[in-house]
Amino acid sequence: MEGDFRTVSSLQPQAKAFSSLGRRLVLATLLFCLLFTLAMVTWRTWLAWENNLAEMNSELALIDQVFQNTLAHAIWELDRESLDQQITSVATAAPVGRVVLNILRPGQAPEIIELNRYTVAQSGVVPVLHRQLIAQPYAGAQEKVGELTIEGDNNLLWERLWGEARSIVITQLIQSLLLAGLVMTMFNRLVTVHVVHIARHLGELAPQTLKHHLKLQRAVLRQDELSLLESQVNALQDNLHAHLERQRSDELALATSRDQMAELVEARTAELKAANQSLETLSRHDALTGLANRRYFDELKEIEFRRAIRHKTPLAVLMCDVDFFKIYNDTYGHMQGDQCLKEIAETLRSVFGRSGELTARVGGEEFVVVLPNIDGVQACEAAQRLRTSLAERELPHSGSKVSPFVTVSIGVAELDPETMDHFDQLLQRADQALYRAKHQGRDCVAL
Ligand SMILES: Nc1nc2c(ncn2[C@@H]2O[C@H](COP(=O)(O)OP(=O)(O)OP(=O)(O)O)[C@@H](O)[C@H]2O)c(=O)[nH]1
Repeated sequence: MEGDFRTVSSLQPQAKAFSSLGRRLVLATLLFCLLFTLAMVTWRTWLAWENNLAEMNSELALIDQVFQNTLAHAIWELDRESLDQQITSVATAAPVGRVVLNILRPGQAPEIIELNRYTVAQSGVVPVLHRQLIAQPYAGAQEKVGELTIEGDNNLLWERLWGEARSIVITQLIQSLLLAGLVMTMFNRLVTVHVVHIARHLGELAPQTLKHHLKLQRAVLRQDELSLLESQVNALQDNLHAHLERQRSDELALATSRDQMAELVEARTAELKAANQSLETLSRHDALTGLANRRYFDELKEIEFRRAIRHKTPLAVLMCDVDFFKIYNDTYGHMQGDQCLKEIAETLRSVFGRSGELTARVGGEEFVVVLPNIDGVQACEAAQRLRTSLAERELPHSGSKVSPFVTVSIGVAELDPETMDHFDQLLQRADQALYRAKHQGRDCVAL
C-alpha cells in the first residue's frame, strides 16, 4: 500500500503533442488583432478618404473665392496678361490638378483655356468645382463673363490617403502586437506558471508526501479560480491521507485479529488433539487401572497371534484372577476393592514392562498378559514372578482362605500352531488352566 500511486504523472500528455495554452492564447489574440486591425484600417482609411475629399473641396473653394472676382474682372477688362497670370496661379496651387476657363464673349465663340498639372489625363473621384464668373462693371450691374472649373489633384489625394493609411496600419499593428504581448505576459505570469507548478506537484505526489500541501507562489488579494483549485487539491490530499491512514490502521487491526485467530485456532487444535488423545486413551484403556481394556485387547491379540504364526515364534498367555475378591469387597468395601485392583495392575505393569508384552483387564477382577517370544515354561516362571511381586506388596486380605494377603491364581497357556488358528483358542486354554489353578487351591500357577 506504501507504493507510489502515480499512474500518469508526466507533465507531457501521453498521446498528443504538447501545446502551451499561453502560445495558443497568443496566436488567437494575434489572429483577432489582425482581423480587428484590418477592419479598423478599412474604416479609418475610409474616414481619411472622406476627410481628404472634404479638405480638398475646402481648398478648392478657397482658391475659387480668392480668384473668382479678379478673374472675372480680368476677363471683363480684356487684361490678357493678368488673366494668364491668375489662371497659372490657380493651376499651380497645391490641391489643383486641372483648371478649365471658359471665356464667354457676346457674339463670339467661347474661348477655353485649360491647364493640366499632368500630361496624362487624371481619372478618379477628385472633387470638381464649377463656378460662373460674374463681372460687376458698375454698382448693381452683373455680367456673366465665363465659367471656371477647378478639379482637385488626384495624385495628391491618393498621396495624402496613402500617408494616412500607412500611419493607421503601423499604429494599429503596434497596438495589436503590444496587446498580444501583454496578454501573453499576463497569462504566463498569472496562469501558465501556476498550472505547470500544480501539474508538477500532482506528478510528485506519493502516499508519504500527501501532507505536503500545494502552495502557489503568488500574492493574491482576492480569491480566484487558481485559489479555488489550490484549496481543492489540498482538500483532496487531506481526504486521501485520512483514507490511507484509516486503511492502514484497519489492515493492522485485521492482521492482529488474524494472528489472534491463528493462535486461537492453534490452541483449540492442541486442545482437540489432547482431547482426542485422551479419548483414544479412554477408549483403549481401563479407566480404573489404566491397563488396556477388553476392546483394545481384542484388537491387539489377533495381531500378536498372527505375528507368532507367521514368524513361527512362541507365544504365551497368562490369565490372572484375584482370589476371594468377593470376600475382599465384602470385608473392605467396594472402594478399597478398586484400590486393590489398582495395586494389582501396578504390579502387573512392573513385572511385564518389556516391549511387546501386553497386560489387559478383561473382566472385573480378571487380567490377561500376552507374552510374545516366550514358551509355556518361561511363562510359568514369569507368572511366579508376578505372584512373588504381589506377595511382596503384602496387601492385607483377612478374608482369604489361602493367605493373609491378596493373591492371584494364574492359568498359563502357550501357542500350539498345529491345533490353534485363533487367539481365543489360546485364551480358552489359559482359562482352563486358571480353572485348574483355582481348583488346585488358588494362589498358584497352572499350565
Ligand atoms: N471392587 C470391585 N469389585 C469388583 C469389580 N469387578 C468385579 N468385582 C467383584 O469381584 C467379585 C468376583 O467374585 P467371584 O467371581 O465370585 O469370585 P471370587 O470371590 O474372587 O472367588 P474366586 O474367584 O473363586 O476366588 C464380585 O463380587 C464382583 O462384584 C470392580 O471393578 N471393583
